[in-house]
Amino acid sequence: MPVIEIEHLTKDYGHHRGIFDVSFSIEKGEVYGFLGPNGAGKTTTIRHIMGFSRPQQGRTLVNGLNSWERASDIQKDLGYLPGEIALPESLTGHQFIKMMAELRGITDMTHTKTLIKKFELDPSGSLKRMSLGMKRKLAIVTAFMHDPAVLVLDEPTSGLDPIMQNLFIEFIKEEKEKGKTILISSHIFSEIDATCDKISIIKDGRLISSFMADDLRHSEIKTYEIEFKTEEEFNRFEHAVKDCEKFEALSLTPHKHQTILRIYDTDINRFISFISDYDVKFFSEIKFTLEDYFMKFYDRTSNETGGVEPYAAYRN
Ligand SMILES: Nc1ncnc2c1ncn2[C@@H]1O[C@H](COP(=O)(O)OP(=O)(O)OP(=O)(O)O)[C@@H](O)[C@H]1O
Repeated sequence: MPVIEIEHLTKDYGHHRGIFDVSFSIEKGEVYGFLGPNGAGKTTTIRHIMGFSRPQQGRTLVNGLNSWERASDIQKDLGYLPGEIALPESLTGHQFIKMMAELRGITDMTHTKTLIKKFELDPSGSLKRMSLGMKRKLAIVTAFMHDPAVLVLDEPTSGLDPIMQNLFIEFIKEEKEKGKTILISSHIFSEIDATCDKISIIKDGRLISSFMADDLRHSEIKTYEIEFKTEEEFNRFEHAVKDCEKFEALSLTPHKHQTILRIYDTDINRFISFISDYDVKFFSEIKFTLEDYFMKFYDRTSNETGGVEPYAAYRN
């Protein structure tokens, strides 16, 4: 049974805002990246998982419990880091930690003290005057203080400096080693790339891609750029490649005599024999990074290689 299940979740706020038919599930011990630009629907989905919001259609389950019907049971055990941190301003950091420890029934503060030290949190001041970064650290400490098995983290590193961001990534890796199940929402692809087993991309309230992170990291499909020495050779190739089922030309640029091709690793020998019949000026692999892939969906393409479909193989 998955630890977190989101089934056909819909919350329509009108004017195409909200989330629509979102489904994915997270197994025990997985770190799941939920990636999307601002306003994509990450927080809305997370609020449903936590049981703060009632679905219009569909449902979310945590350890088999319906989030809306069993909200308090779910919230008791789960570690939650909200995207926007609202803290009681009349308290100091120490008082807030004490309050959360009492709510969680924590008597031994050893683990909490370790977290405070690790994240260099200074809880002495009043929450009203605490910097954004310090508030984020406080929220991290209180999300992890009861050592929960399941964590839902909404943009966890927002407001942290780069050193703390890296420290947080290392911390998530350690938590993963302990078998924790973690959902991380983010719009920062590097932290998702560094930590996650599976990734879903949400845009305009709809899941547009779900895949195993390793499939993208070790893709069996490679992208190559080729330039022909003459226009005649380019034209001959252009004609031949159209009838070829094995190699897909993503782009053909006649004035530069160049093409970009996508080829399965298993077809590479066949391709080399095919291309040896042509007068080629250069032939090189284009590294297609996770960032390129994500940017495709963000409409801010950093690389014109295209060809994202092969990675959409994993869906649940
Ligand atoms: N209570 C609400 N009433 C009306 N519209 C809402 C409400 N909550 C969210 N929305 C809208 O739903 C969409 C998704 O918002 P959401 O906060 O889930 O996005 P997000 O991916 O978390 O964005 P960000 O990265 O900016 O936090 C947005 O268009 C937002 O304006």
